[in-house]
Amino acid sequence: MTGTPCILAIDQGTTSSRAILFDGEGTIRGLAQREFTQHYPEAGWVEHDPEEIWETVVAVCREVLEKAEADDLEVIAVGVTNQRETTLVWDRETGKPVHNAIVWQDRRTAEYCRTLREAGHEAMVTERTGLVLDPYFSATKVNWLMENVDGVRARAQAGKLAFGTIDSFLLWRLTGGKVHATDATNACRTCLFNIERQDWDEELLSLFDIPAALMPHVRDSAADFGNTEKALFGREIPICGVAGDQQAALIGQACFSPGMVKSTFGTGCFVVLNTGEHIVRSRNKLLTTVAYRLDGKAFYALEGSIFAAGTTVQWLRDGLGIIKSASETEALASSIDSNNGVYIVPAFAGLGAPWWDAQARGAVFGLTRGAGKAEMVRAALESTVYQLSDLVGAMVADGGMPEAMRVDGGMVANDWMMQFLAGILDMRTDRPVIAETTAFGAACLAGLQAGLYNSLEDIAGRWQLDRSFQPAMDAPTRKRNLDGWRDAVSRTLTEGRNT
Ligand SMILES: Nc1ncnc2c1ncn2[C@@H]1O[C@H](COP(=O)(O)OP(=O)(O)O)[C@@H](O)[C@H]1O
Ligand SMILES: O=P(O)(O)OC[C@H](O)CO
Repeated sequence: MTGTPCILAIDQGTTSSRAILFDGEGTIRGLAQREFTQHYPEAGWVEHDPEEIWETVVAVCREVLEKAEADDLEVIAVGVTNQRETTLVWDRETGKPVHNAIVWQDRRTAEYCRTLREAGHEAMVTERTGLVLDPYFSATKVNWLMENVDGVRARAQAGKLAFGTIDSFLLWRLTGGKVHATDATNACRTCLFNIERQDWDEELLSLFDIPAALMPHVRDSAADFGNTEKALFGREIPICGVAGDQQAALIGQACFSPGMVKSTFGTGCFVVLNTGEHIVRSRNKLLTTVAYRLDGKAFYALEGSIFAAGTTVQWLRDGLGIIKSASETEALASSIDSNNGVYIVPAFAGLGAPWWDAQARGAVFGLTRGAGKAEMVRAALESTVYQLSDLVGAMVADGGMPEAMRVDGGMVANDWMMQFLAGILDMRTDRPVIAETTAFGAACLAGLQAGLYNSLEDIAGRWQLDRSFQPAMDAPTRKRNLDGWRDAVSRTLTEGRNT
């Protein structure tokens, strides 16, 4: 007798690794999570120990697989989703990484990016990749490993090493070194992938001085990625889906038509707008990215990111100590009728799209003697909403046509903030029942390939609304709020920004 078919989704994020079991209805049947260490070897550098990542992934998978067995669930496929851009190079013989993973947040290649920009390469890079020349993406990180780790360039040229983002590394390890692959959503974040031709770009490899022998094979997001090695989980399980975490959230939110948009509010916030089969080129420094690739056909998206979203709330709690937990913010923000002119620009690590000002630093404006805890808390929550509004404004200016905003991530538990968001965007804001949209997206891809779902329509039909927030802010209030924010941002931007 076989049990209820389930998909094991592995969500390898920036701060933790999770394994979640979904049944065909999208119901969570098991969940395990392990945090791992963040390494900051120098100012602006962020690294992860790949062995610790691997150990946490294996541990969470084993935990939920045991639960599956106890509950008579049949795990038919694995889907992988991951923190994107984070860069690894490992030995093809031993599987051992040559260095810690260089995390997407790491800024060590800022100077190199500046040199490339000054040499006039940015237009070509953007044309081919849809990205900007920024340390965020993998290419300059791989170059750093070639230049700075002993023997790596020679071994890479001799075909002894493999490069990959976290998905590739996990695929390699899960299949016992049989598969060196990635999917198009991860490939397009490396800055080495031609989004029109859907392949690695030789001129980009040459620009960043990266040997082609390092590169993984690029597959569709729902595809055959090999089987997990028997020794790992006691049996082989087919790996059928892979996507970067923000694209996976777009899929988990069933944003399959052009104009559908989702925001994931975690530590940072990522907004992704489906633009369908068309590559929309941003004039406002948004990124053009692959939303998903199915049956050899790529669908595209515009993406913007906010570096500081939930992290601003964490700063109120851990930096200022004015709240004890994030959940207190809702009552405090709604205890006052307006922000009373107080604005926080949370440029703790610079400002992302559409500003791309790496040098900007955070600021608080409009303090009077009457301002207190409630104003600070409200300004912190509002700052995420205003940054999102800037991104949506840029998407509209680029010709994207967002309809309603689908939201997920830790911050969306805050009803006051979701209502404020609907008001500022003047757009309906929909929160789904499934909070784990990222992992669910990976499960959807694997489920498509494994036959648990028939089509994207089949998946879309399972998306369920928890609560819809209708815009209820009058135009003068919206204008007053946004004018105050724009004034605060303009006073925060530095002259040396990358615009
Ligand atoms: N009720 C809330 N109101 C505002 N922010 C919240 C609330 N609950 C959690 N958060 C914030 O959400 C973030 C956690 O979201 P999560 O999606 O788990 O993040 P990540 O996946 O990036 O670790 C934290 O930064 C936390 O401060
Ligand atoms: O791991 P997360 O959720 O912080 O997401 C990281 C993004 O993929 C970086 O681009």
